[in-house]
Amino acid sequence: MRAAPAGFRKAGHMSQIPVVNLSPALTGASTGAGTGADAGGGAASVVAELRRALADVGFLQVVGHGVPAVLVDAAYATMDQVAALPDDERRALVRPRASQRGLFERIDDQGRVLSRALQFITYDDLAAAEADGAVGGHPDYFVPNVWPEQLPGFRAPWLRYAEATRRLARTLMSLFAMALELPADYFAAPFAKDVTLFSANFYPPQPVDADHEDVLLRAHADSGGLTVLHQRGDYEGLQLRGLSGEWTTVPVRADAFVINIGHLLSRWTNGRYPATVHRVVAGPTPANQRQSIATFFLPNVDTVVTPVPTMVGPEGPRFEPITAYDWQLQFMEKYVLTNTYAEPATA
Ligand SMILES: O=C(O)CCC(=O)C(=O)O
Ligand SMILES: [Fe+2]
Repeated sequence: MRAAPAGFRKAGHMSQIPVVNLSPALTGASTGAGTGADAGGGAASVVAELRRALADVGFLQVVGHGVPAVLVDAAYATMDQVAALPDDERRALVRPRASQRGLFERIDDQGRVLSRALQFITYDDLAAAEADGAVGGHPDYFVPNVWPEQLPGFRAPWLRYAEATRRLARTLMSLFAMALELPADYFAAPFAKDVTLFSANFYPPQPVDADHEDVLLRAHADSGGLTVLHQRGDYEGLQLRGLSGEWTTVPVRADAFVINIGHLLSRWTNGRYPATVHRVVAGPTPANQRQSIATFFLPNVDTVVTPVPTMVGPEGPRFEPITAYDWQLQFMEKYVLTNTYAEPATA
């Protein structure tokens, strides 16, 4: 057994993460309105549960979310194909600097790979973004995706997964809008041309070594609107930090997505909903493994994020307006390109 990382054994019990069943709020028929959420009686109780979970914890798990398990399984199956590629072919997928496209390895100071992430965004390249009217004056944002072209079955399952989790994210944003006492479609326009980032995360087995880093992904908060995360593995590696500094473990549930809010939605709420800090730790034995898939739901690049009127009290707005583009550049510079994923500063 490896030595327990600081805080690992002390991590709190799983029951602290709220689980919300979305099914009462989902109606297939209402998706034509662009929100997927039914503002009627079914939604009201779900909205109340979400409001509590977001304001108190900033993290929750959702079940009854409508994303078919076969889409999730198919996405994981492609990750096994990437893991099986010869080293030189895998290296060819390594991302161009200053982008989150292709393969990204987090390596410790002894050269060990702590995690590998294969990343892509909604738009394959600038032409695709232009064709959809998503560019908004920022053509440099649309660095082309890097797909493993030698794996012909790779892309299609990802496109289906991406579509399904973006739809879920839109539904959640409309429920969050209701929780914030805003019209259900308040966030529809800012996310109409979302530049959502997808990240397939692999955490390879780690040797037992007293000097070895047990934190595989350092404490951070996510950048965007909200994150839809699926986890798979034989131990509970995702931990979030509560307001008093204690670490809580998030249970691995095949039927659930973990939902947490990012910096931008936190700014939109004037800080009322926290962008909760979280990290990933190694398992207690070297044989432990995990994978996860993150959908970072990011608004249109030219969206100006300003605290919503219902959340600004007498103290006034706590954040300056910022475009999603400028925020994302700052986030990349500070936390992503350094490879450290260091802890974000507050406000
Ligand atoms: O692997 C996980 O469970 C979480 C990953 C994560 O926090 C991230 O990619 O931002
Ligand atoms: Fe994260």
